[in-house]
Amino acid sequence: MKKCLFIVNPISGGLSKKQFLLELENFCRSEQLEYGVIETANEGNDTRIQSAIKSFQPQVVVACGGDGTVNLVARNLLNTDMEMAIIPLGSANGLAGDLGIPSDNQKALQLLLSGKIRALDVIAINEDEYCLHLSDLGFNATIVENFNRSNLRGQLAYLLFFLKSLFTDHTRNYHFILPDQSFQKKAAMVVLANGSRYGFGAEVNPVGRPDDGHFELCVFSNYPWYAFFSVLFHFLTGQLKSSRYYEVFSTERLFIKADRPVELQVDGEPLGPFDEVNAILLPRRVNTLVPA
Ligand SMILES: Nc1ncnc2c1ncn2[C@@H]1O[C@H](COP(=O)(O)OP(=O)(O)OP(=O)(O)O)[C@@H](O)[C@H]1O
Repeated sequence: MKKCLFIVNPISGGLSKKQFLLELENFCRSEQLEYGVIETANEGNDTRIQSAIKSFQPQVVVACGGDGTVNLVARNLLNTDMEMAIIPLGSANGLAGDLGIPSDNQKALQLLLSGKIRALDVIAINEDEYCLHLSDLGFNATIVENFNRSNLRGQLAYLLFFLKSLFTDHTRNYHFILPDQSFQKKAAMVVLANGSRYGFGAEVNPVGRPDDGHFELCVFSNYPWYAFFSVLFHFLTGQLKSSRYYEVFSTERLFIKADRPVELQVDGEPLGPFDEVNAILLPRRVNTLVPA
């Protein structure tokens, strides 16, 4: 009998989880899975998850929520051989989308039985933060910061803060240090990408795979105001590689120094303004159930 611990975020995606909890219970009973459920809270989640893992000893820990919930579960499974499953119940579900995990709850639950394991890389950021999907500095991180501070959820809210962000200055002079090169550049947005697409569908890192042993540094250099819609067009249509304002570098290590602090977000969670980012790839750290 497979033992599954479900970590359910009651607020993700702005959705009530009442119906999902019933589905989960029916599924586990009919498939004879031994299961436990804990809901996340505003804080103290690492301690609660660690103590639930210790007492229940699950084989699979299931993140039921958005990218923030997946990140929370994953960082508690680093250096263990437990498996992680994902039920995408967030606003954007970026990593789940990249991994091809179905948005239908029943189909996603089925992966507990029929999924294959993909060992995902993780980017360690400033030592104690971990990124499974996408982190960035500047333009998008400011949107995420505003989004999280408000009570609004959903893609419409993201659009609202996107418009607000257009009128804020995000450009910084950056110094990038990679193992084989270092360079300086003025940029509006800098992405550390383990995955490829943002949850709203735009592909920021066409060469990105979350288990290929490296991550990408994607730099949106400072474009003149009249080029904004051209960059946006290339971004939304998956043609960033042909934009003169976009560059991508694959690496396993990266140090970034900005001339002034700038917003940083990791897997959709705003961490505040930073002027230094140190990123190191931890290869194949989280055994994740994905469609076979
Ligand atoms: N019980 C709770 N009450 C308030 N906030 C919570 C609670 N549980 C978790 N959170 C917060 O939820 C956030 C994570 O949400 P998550 O990313 O899973 O969903 P989302 O933001 O709707 O989706 P996505 O990241 O895919 O856009 C974290 O900031 C966490 O602190």
